[in-house]
Amino acid sequence: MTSAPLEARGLVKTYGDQGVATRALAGVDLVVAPGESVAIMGPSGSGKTTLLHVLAGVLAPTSGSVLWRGQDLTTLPDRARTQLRRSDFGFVFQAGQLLPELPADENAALPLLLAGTPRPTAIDTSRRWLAHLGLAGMERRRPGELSGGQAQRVAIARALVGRPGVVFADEPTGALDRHTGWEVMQALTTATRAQGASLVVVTHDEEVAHWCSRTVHMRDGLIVAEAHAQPVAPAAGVTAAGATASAAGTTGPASPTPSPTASQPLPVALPTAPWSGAAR
Ligand SMILES: Nc1ncnc2c1ncn2[C@@H]1O[C@H](COP(=O)(O)OP(=O)(O)OP(=O)(O)O)[C@@H](O)[C@H]1O
Repeated sequence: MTSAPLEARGLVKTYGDQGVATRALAGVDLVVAPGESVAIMGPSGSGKTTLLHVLAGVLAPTSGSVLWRGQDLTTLPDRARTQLRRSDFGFVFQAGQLLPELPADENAALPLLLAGTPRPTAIDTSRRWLAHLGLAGMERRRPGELSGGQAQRVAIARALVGRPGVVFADEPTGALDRHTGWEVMQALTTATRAQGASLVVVTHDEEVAHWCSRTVHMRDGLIVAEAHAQPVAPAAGVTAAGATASAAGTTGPASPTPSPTASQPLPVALPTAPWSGAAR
């Protein structure tokens, strides 16, 4: 559980040199509260992925700061920043992020193994996450033997297995159909929230953004608008799937989005939450 915000101040990022420079971020301020989920939207080229990478310490800004748990990521030495990224952040990308030669349980266990967790503990924790995300029985399948949605759930397990304070996701449903994308966002937001982690999602898709508590809109390297979701009671206008989710201890999208899974069972409904045990 995290108790401090992720705070970006005055972020500027310029790619290239003076001759052919592109200003991807033109002075971005953003505070992500503990446990908050934020969608970053905007036209192509507006700076969304650059912002995500700078917030996550993957990319250094040209100027500005990113404060996390009392440290400024932008001034940390490379090694310390890599360490902090591994211990405090989780990542979910569009696709192709799993190692093709490793089975699901080893893929999802990687952050723990890299952190030095004994292998049996790491694999056990990973398997509990996979089961929680609806993948019981698929632990030994390699990514090529999983559907796109199943592979994304392995990626979600891998992002959360180390109990991060923030999960960063870049177009996590971009390679999926609408139905599967809905299931993946439900799994991602529910599991992240249950762990008390914050979530930052880059997306072009309004339906994906609806799962988040806040949406910020970017244009030309700046945040130009933002909107907070209105929590809705699962009643008329909200789908049967949303009501089922509430009954199972999860919630539907933060605002009422028609669900393609209205008559489907929840993909995530297993009783034992992996975050209740020691992950490392
Ligand atoms: N490595 C790079 N070198 C040079 N320019 C870059 C680089 N990465 C991004 N840019 C430029 O920076 C700007 C912002 O790119 P970014 O990828 O952050 O936008 P985006 O909003 O995520 O776009 P998209 O929705 O198309 O993924 C764009 O003009 C892009 O061409």
